[in-house]
Amino acid sequence: MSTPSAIIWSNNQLQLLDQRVLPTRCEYRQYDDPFAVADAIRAMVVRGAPAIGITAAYGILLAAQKLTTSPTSADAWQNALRPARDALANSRPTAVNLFWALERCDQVIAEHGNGDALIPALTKLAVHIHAEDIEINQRIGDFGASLIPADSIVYTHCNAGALATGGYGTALGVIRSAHRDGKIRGVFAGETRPWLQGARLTSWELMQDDIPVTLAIEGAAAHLMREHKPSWVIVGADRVAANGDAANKIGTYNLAIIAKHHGVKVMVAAPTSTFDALLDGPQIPIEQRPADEITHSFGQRVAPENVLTNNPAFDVTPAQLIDAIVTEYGIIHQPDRAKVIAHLNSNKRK
Ligand SMILES: CSC[C@@H](O)[C@@H](O)C(=O)COP(=O)(O)O
Repeated sequence: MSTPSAIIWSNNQLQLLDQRVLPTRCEYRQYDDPFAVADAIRAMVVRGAPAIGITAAYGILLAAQKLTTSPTSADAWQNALRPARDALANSRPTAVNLFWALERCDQVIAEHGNGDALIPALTKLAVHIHAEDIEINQRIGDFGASLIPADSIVYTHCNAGALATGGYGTALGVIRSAHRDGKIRGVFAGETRPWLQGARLTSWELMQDDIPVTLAIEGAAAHLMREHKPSWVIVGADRVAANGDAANKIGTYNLAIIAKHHGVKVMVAAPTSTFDALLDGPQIPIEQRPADEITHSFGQRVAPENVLTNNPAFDVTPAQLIDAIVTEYGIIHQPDRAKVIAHLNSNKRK
């Protein structure tokens, strides 16, 4: 069995697997409205940086399809699509893949907006971004797996799997490839409060592929690293900065510090669409999520009324704590600004 697609495009409609109800229910929701797509991204129906980018490209396509009269110039198209573009851009701020995908749509509009071929061109782009992501993840997976020693236990956080991407996954892509190569003895999946992506999604995904996974609570990480000596912590990223700092699910920074103390290496697996060469780590915008995500659990209040809360969705792990960043083009060992910039410059995407 393999993981169902998070995103399906068929009959000019978008279907998103509702990740909020996994693993107990496997339900797709249909979208033909870009504003509903933006709401779905914010509400975590679809999540994970590459999946958010792919969804945004389909969102712009839906917006173009929905216009009753076709604009006749690129500027007119941009104006007509602006409300939908703004709604998508404002859905979640940290995953840079969202903005990367919207900018690719802008380029297609600039190139094709003067003729009558814009909708086919936007369709081609969105379908291409979607398909390309699977192939990119397989390459990331194989590069990352080359770093994993035989008979390894590895530790992952959140869900950077097929569900978070076009398919195969980034961090889970590395684990899939290493498992295929016979190197994986076991995987620890941290549960990942408050949305429980590790418990609900990662453990489910890995079990479907018969990859031996053990679910653990976040607070067990230091104990488990000392007792089980994983070879690597392997995570994805929402944004990798020019200096090699990486934003990922809240708690990743904790794990990297704990890993350093225990001599466990840290790998960030991310496509180059997740890089932001304009920013350093401290400048990465960190999404604050609503308070009720931590004052309530499974519909029940678990904290006093009016308690002060702080609910950042992501943190930034400094490059000094990262041993390898793995992209579709290869491995950046001991990342720093010079190596990140050189990697991006020598591997510009066509
Ligand atoms: C390949 S997904 C990479 C990251 O987006 C992932 O690790 C992560 O932090 C997802 O957070 P989420 O809040 O579930 O969107």
